[in-house]
Amino acid sequence: MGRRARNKQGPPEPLEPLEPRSKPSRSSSKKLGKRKADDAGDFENEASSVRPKKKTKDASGKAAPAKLTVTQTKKVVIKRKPDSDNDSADGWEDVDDGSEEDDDEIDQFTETLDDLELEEDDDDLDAGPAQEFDFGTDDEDDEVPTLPTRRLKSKQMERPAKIIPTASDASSSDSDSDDEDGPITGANIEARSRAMDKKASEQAMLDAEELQRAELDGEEDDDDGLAMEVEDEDGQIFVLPTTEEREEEKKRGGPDLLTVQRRMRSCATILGNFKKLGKGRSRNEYTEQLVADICSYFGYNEFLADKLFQLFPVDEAISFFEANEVPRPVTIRTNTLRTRRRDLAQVLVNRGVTLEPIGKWTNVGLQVFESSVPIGATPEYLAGHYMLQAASSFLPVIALAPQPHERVLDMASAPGGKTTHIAALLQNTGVVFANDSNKARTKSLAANVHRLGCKNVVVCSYDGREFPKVLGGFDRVLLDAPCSGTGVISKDSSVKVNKSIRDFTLLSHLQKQLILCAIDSINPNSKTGGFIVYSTCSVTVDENEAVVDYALRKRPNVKLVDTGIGFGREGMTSFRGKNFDPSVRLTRRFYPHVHNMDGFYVAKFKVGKRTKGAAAGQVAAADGEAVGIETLADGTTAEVRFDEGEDSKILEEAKRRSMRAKGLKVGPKSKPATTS
Ligand SMILES: C[S@@+](CC[C@H](N)C(=O)[O-])C[C@H]1O[C@@H](n2cnc3c(N)ncnc32)[C@H](O)[C@@H]1O
Repeated sequence: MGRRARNKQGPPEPLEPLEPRSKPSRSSSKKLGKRKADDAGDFENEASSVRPKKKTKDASGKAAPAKLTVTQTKKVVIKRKPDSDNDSADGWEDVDDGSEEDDDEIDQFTETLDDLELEEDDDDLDAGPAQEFDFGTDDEDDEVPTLPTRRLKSKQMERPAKIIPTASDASSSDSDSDDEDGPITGANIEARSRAMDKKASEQAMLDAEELQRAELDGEEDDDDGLAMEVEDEDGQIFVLPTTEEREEEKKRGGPDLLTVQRRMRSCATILGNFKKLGKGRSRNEYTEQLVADICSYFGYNEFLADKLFQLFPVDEAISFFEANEVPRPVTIRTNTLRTRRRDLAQVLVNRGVTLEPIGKWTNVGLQVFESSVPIGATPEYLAGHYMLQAASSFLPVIALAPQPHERVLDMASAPGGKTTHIAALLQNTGVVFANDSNKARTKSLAANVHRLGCKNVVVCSYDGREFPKVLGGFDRVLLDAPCSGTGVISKDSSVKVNKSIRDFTLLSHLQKQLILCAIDSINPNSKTGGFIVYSTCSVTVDENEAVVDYALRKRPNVKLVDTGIGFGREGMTSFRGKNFDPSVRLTRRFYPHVHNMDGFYVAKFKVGKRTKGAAAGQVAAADGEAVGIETLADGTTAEVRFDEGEDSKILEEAKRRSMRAKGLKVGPKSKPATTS
């Protein structure tokens, strides 16, 4: 921290997973050689491009909040420890659990989905180069001295792992040191990438050793009763304001930005090493202050800031909030029904577009660095040679891996980024039912289907919860679920303030209903498939792992399988006192601050034959039907039933809305059934 935003922006980061912050990133440390039109021919095998050096303002012309680097800038004074602190060492367990309800209690749900703002993943990104803030250089006057020998780092903090996107990265060792100081070219980029990966892993080992040493030192310090205090930039010992002082501060119109910055840094440093630095005040008090400051600094409502904060160790949480202030790179997906990536790249390079392949994990993606033409209006775009599509949007389709001639359902598909990708992987064979409950949105879906030349797509508009009653027997189902959009805050900052606890309750309920319907729409006897992929562009656990875990419990005939994506963080198997099925670790999380792509979640299930009580061919989601046996916490067993009875109010409301959307007359609401 200590760096002011200068409102100047550098080039976008590459979509290779990001380096941990203390290491030079591949993109920032290396300048790639300029790509010439005539060498685009070998595009599939080599990558070279210019990263634009131009510094521009962001779209709004406003400065993003300055970068907070919490691990390196605190001055620490060693002092005799006055009192032993009451709080335990770092750990999620200490954070107040608040009033979060148990999501499994889907039965008690009473609200409607009427006014819920869902994240509608538009895929149509703004054209033009992506931009990123440069947070200044070391000569800033508010820089504070670096901690000389020891990192103030929470034990919770797991370094964002260096992710190796393909096996070839890990296995081949040829010419790793190839041409290390020369320019990166298409010919040497793979070797250079491997060399950098090797360096990164060596660095990670050194860091781990250093951390271990620091922890050992810490234990020794404990023995001699020493405690540390955190000093402010001006040499003042940081003291957490009292509730009264905070109230006073609020009355005066809130603290200035610099005070908030400094306080965030101090609180994060203390929380990162609470045992030594948390003096006299509880962990909760520091957390409360930090979350309040995150709200005012980054502009979140308190509920969401707290919810997102809980997902990460303290200093990683700040990296996440910072990453949400930076636009993600502009990416396009080659439509292989119309062209090849190398041909598309060549044509676009000829038009003045600077681009390179996204990464080894996709053979159809291109990252656009700079363009002298609007990327959403080139003749190639209009002719359907590519889709403007966020890199994270490729992931669920990669996981789905549809095979030619299959019958696929895309349950929530508008505007069709993933549908058209599926159609291309099917090579225009088989059939994709592209469904979306929002009829208006199916127009852009149909337009994209036509533009991209997909001949195997049927567009329909049902509430996803009507499947498989309307149609079933699919080889694969993609449920790219409606969600809160906490992974795409950099695209839609309104999420920061317009989400409440009610939204998350409604959404996770809807997601749980949809996932059961998606599972029940699969033909368990499919010879080639029998898979469903569940994805969201949200990072919250209640929209992701909790939904997947619910599906595992309610549908004993499904199991999680590897997504096949090859990178991404493991799904969480426990969170704030809730334990999920251990297989949930097979699911994958993607983060803006780690992978430089939108926050995203992907889970893949294999659907087996239905158990007794939910025989094949039956509509497994019928009201009150037993679909399996569940072991309860007390060891007893109970029949698992679909909760349609409980959900009738929601289903009725959804049907009424869908009728209204179709221009049909809607009768009066039915009265709730009375119990005698
Ligand atoms: C994340 S977006 C889908 C993006 C799309 N898969 C793509 O790649 O372009 C979620 C979609 O779910 C739709 N939706 C919301 N509720 C639904 C429901 N009950 N059934 C089916 N679709 C629904 C929304 O209209 C929205 O288009």
